[in-house]
Amino acid sequence: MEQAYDELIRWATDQGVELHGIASKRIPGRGMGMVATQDIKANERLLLVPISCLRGIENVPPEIKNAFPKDAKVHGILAAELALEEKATSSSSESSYAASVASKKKYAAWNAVVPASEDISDSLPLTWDPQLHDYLPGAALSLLRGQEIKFTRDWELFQKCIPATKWRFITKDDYKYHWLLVNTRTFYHVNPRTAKRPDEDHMVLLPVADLFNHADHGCEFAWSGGSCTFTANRDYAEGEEVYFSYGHHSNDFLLVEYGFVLDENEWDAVNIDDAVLAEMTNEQKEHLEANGYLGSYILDERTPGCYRTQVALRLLCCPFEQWESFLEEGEDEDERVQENVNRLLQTILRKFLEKVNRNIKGLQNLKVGRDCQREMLLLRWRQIYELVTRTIAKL
Ligand SMILES: C[S@@+](CC[C@H](N)C(=O)[O-])C[C@H]1O[C@@H](n2cnc3c(N)ncnc32)[C@H](O)[C@@H]1O
Repeated sequence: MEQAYDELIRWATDQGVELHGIASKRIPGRGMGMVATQDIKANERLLLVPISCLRGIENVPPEIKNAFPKDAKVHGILAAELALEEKATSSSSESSYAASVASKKKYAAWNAVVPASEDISDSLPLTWDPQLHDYLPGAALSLLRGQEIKFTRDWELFQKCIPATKWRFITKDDYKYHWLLVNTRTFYHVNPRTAKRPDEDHMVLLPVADLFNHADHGCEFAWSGGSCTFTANRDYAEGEEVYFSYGHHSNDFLLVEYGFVLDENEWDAVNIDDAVLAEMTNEQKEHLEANGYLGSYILDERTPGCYRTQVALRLLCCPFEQWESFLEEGEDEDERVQENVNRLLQTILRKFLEKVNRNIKGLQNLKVGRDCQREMLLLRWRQIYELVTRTIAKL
């Protein structure tokens, strides 16, 4: 397998990719990653990838791209290309798609190193037994529901646009695997020809750059002229893993979109909507909705109860007129209100911890899904337990 990576780097170097002081390396629990092969100083350039290497909508073979309507999602089309390309190279299909796609050997070295379908299905909740979805934290579950809608939309369009004779060898699971490969490996890129497309369509695959694993802080990334460059955000010692940050994402987001959670994550957050809204009457919820404060109640390490939570809980702690004045002024008329809000939040969080414990116990007794999937969920709930407990102590 390591040979395939050497082949990728040889191919990439021929395409003009430059690696300075980093190399790909297998990292336990994280697949491949990028590691410093020498001491690196902050601001040193680590990787340059010319635009000619990227795989975006403009490089999709016309026989695939033109089969889709103009407003089809780039995500779905790239997944179609990867799925058709894999079938073309792995089967003796005689379809014209297969033949023409197989002739596009340009990305063969990249195709050889992407994670196997078992790696994707072990880690990404979209592929898990639906009974495990009941154990996802609320924020992760709503992200997953959104992902399911997008995936179904793209899969249905694929079946409609690529005639049956061409796709009969591609199952829903094959397509899902390629769709998730695109989901976990794309970067954001706009050019004047793609600028009019909606934001979510500015996805491109970037061979070699997609070997960087994520951390909450990582090297800097910029497009300029005809290439993209990655620059060290700090000093690295030889042998250290060099990360790229995929964004300021919570662990619930990382779990659903990328299939992992971080131990240390400055951007981690827990959504406590269900716990807060369980305390409200319908009338109180209507007031919150009318004022734009229904839901998105977040706990993180910086704020023991975000501003939205503060607004919602004041509805339970003070007379309505006083609540309206807090909305207008952003501060309490009576300073004792904050103490009442803190006490109420502690009570709500203690009840929330009971739910967290029920999920942990339920997962410990569950036999559904694979061990690694249940362990990932257990890890996430334990992180939530810790964060909520720290918040209670701060209040
Ligand atoms: C862009 S790829 C990075 C390269 C990938 N590790 C590989 O083997 O090809 C993103 C995927 O890498 C893995 N990954 C990235 N950062 C990670 C981290 N900090 N911990 C665990 N897995 C990580 C996840 O499977 C994620 O979906």
